[in-house]
Amino acid sequence: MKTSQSVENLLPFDGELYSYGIIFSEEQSKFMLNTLLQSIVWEHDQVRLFGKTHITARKVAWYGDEGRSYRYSGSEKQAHAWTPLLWEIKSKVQEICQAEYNACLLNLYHDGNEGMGWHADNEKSIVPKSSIASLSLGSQRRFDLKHLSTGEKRSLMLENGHLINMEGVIQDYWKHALPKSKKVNGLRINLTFRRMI
Ligand SMILES: O=C(O)CCC(=O)C(=O)O
Ligand SMILES: [Fe+2]
Repeated sequence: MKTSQSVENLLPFDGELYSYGIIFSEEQSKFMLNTLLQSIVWEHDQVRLFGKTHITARKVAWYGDEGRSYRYSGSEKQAHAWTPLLWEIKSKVQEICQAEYNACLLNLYHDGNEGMGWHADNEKSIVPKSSIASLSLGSQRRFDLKHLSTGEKRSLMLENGHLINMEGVIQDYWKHALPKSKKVNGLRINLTFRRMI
């Protein structure tokens, strides 16, 4: 399945997770973080949990191919058109992951008090078994995975400029989360590139 010779699957079974390491220089990542902070239209997210809508402290933004809207977490989102920088980042990510993406969900975590709970990216609007590439900028955070039936766990630290890719059946068998952490003071932006129907 994998093209780049040097990366190996970090999951023991039921899906694929590849880490491509740090793909941008510290300077590039810093520039991208600051530019995205200023140029992206950030909004608080709404999450439906047990029939109740919650407003998250974390902020999000959807970007993608022109004129597209997506169903996500129970609501319809209109994607903003790619900014020049996002388009550039997408091109680099596509080249490394050997995949094509038409949308990007950006998440902004102001500090370690903000995280993302256990979930799988298995929405109907995502092309089945397509990969989801995830680029981290800013503060280092831990990324956890848990197998749905065996409870098996995996963790990795996501660094500034770090690219990972979730592939194959991973979303059918594993959940993932970005746990809150008292030790993290700094801000982090995460970009997940997706292939939407
Ligand atoms: O911030 C992260 O690394 C996780 C983001 C994520 O899981 C998502 O956007 O679906
Ligand atoms: Fe996710």
